[in-house]
Amino acid sequence: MSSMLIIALDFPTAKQALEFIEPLSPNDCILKVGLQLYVASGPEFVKTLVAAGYKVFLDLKFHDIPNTVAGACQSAADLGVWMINVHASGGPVMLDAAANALSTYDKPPLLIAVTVLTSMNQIQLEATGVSGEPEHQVKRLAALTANHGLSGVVCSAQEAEMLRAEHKDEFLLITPGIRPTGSDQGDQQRIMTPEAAKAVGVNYIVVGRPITQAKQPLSVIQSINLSLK
Ligand SMILES: O=C(O)c1cc(=O)[nH]c(=O)n1[C@@H]1O[C@H](COP(=O)(O)O)[C@@H](O)[C@H]1O
Repeated sequence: MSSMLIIALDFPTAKQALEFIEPLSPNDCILKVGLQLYVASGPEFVKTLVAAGYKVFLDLKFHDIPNTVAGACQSAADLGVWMINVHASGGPVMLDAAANALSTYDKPPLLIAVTVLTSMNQIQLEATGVSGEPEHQVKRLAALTANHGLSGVVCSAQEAEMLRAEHKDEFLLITPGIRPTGSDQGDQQRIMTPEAAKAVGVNYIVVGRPITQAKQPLSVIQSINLSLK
């Protein structure tokens, strides 16, 4: 089975990201390119990772009018990436536009939708006008995502058990906010360990700083991969 581990390459330059992945191989992990690295190094860097044989999750969290998101999804698909994402709160018309934009591709990337960012707690969510616990909003946005034919959602592992019970097995649960025991929580609010996330049925975990800022990243990767077996 290929790795469930997605490493967030949140580095300021392509050079630093390439140095980091130098000892790795595509069997060890999937690589996520997010806003920081993409803004710094652009599509060419993404193509380099794809050409090196990595599955790449291009995490640009599109959230715009339907026409703009559709075009952005096509530009992302043209890079040959494995997975892309949009914000589910962009609404039903935007989700349809994103899904339809990929329908002409022979091998489209997986399209998933972000529900409630794992850095949000109830107080922060209420400040945006959404009352109640984050899990209620996650549940609503996951249902919207599934009803519009996307492949899955980004949520926290704390909501995985609830979503697993409500959605088909094929509906992917991708969970950032993963913190191995003893690692810094940082700005993440809804967190879980890799072992616990696997136990509640997530498909992929996303881990950034606990690996990229570790003194010995390789041994952290190995121990996370072992705990996911
Ligand atoms: O879409 C994402 O990947 C994402 C969604 C979310 O709700 N929370 C979240 O942390 N992420 C991303 O997952 C990564 C988590 O990184 P660390 O907190 O360093 O492990 C970052 O690259 C975030 O941009």
